[in-house]
Amino acid sequence: MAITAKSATFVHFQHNKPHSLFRFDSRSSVPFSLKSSFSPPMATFSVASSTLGLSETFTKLKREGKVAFIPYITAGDPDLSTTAEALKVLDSCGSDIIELGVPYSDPLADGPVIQAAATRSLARGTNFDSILKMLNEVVPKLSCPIALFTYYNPILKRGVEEFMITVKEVGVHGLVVPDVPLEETAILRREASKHKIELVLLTTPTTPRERMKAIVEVTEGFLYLVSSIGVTGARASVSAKVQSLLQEIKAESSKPVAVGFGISTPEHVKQVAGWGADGVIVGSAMVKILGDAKSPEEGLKELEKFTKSLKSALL
Ligand SMILES: O=P(O)(O)OC[C@@H](O)[C@@H](O)c1c[nH]c2ccccc12
Repeated sequence: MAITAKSATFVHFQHNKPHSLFRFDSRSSVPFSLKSSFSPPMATFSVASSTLGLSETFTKLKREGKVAFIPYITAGDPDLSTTAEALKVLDSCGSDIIELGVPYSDPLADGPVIQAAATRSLARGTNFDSILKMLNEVVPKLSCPIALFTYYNPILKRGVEEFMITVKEVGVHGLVVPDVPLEETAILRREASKHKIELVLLTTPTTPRERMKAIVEVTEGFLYLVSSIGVTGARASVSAKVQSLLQEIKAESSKPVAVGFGISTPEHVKQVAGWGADGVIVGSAMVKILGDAKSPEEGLKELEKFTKSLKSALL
């Protein structure tokens, strides 16, 4: 595999310095051909979706005393038609929000499972336009909102305003950009709010309190609390520090907080919900199922079973 975990060496978060959430070692050795390609828009798309947005979804769930179940999958792995079916499966199994990852050639906040998924997807020729085309067809069939997940560079390459207009047109509600430094979110936030896209920001276990407060202040939709430092990937357990972090954040803001990183079993889901999270995010464990399956059909069947097992931990 072109990228190794070694090349994604995160260092702990830069305290009080204008840095991305993660500082990356840029020695990734991705062959140029796998660089994600963002070509100019090929087609215009229909109207946005009629589902609730991210914050509306959390408001509704809070009224019902429920916690949001938020899966993540990588678009185009194993292929976009399977992604379209997977979105429908995740939606029908009771997902409250779905994070859809735009494959990128330098996913340095990702562990080997999601890195491999991005590499496979890019190798199949997935690009931003083909993802948009798929979403344009699928979003109207979903009852839960989509939060697009992308690194900062693809947005910059496309142009921030153009990016926001296009994702809104296909009915995307939210956007998660893990490597945008807080100091550089102004333009993203301006364009996102102009086009009614909820820009979700992230904090981590080592984000200084003042910085956490500033991030919570401006995040839209929800706050993404990264449960542990390092890269994405299923872990044997979820750090107990999450409980106190949730309390700290909730002392500062009433905005919903969803927790991600490492969550991969019904026990993890129940535990994080029990600690007071408003949402639970599961990515690598979902991506692994689709990536390991012998066929798309088998992957979708396993995904349905796994999703139901995690969702049942919240009922
Ligand atoms: O894969 P995990 O450990 O279940 O964590 C969720 C994560 O996959 C998803 O939210 C995500 C995918 N890529 C990321 C990069 C940074 C932060 C979060 C993410």
